[in-house]
Amino acid sequence: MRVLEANQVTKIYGDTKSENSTKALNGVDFKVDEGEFVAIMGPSGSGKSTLVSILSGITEPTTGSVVISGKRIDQMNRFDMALFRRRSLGFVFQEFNLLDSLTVKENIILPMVLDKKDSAIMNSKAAEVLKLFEIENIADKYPYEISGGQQQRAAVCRSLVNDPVMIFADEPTGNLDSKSANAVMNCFKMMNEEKNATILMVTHDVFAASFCKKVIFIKDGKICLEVANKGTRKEFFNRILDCQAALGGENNDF
Ligand SMILES: Nc1ncnc2c1ncn2[C@@H]1O[C@H](COP(=O)(O)OP(=O)(O)OP(=O)(O)O)[C@@H](O)[C@H]1O
Repeated sequence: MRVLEANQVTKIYGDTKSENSTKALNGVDFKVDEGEFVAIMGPSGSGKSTLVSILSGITEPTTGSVVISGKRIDQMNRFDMALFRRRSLGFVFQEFNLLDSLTVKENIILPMVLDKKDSAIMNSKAAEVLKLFEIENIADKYPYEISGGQQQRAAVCRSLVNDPVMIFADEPTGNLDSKSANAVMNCFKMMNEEKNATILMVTHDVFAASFCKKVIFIKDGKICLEVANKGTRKEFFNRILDCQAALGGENNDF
């Protein structure tokens, strides 16, 4: 089933008629089906963040359309968009974005609290995701009492708790050491395999991308290559490195 479809998306920052404007996206077509786990990679300034920001309804495209679950999100007003994002989408950011005044469990159930869900449902859902990601032992701790990797696993739990149609992750391993990055990426993998979660992730990190089922490369605001994960993770890791080298030249800044 198709979850997201974007057609001919362009984004121009600044006055479209001015010479100083920047064309960040140049006619991008993009599709994501249910259960996909996709990474977007590309050199710095290639348009990755702009693309994900448009696909997740944070930024409006200059032209083009974005449909998620059959709804034209680029035509929604601010209020409907905010509600749609809270109810239907999950987000994981590089900086974790947990509230320091709430415990891990309270942070995880926050999207459900905002939606005024029944407390029995919130408790059972929290218990389910805490168990799935093996972080029950830190449920009552505050973010400043746990490691960055544990904070990010809590943020991943939070992104899943409202059963979103799609989860967007922006450099989720950017602030983590390799051991924590491994634990966090295994959480994403588990979420994809066991919960059939549909995940779209932007990353510079080849290691993180190698956990995905597919990597899409973007360059100069256009999608230029797509590679599927068909073998072992190690083989896919090497394939991604080869693609980067082929696309980016000797100093590709991936
Ligand atoms: N708010 C903005 N105003 C003006 N130009 C912008 C804005 N945001 C991004 N750009 C420009 O649009 C282009 C694409 O930027 P974008 O941040 O999407 O790239 P990126 O691939 O995510 O880069 P990075 O990997 O460095 O984060 C760049 O030339 C950037 O300078």
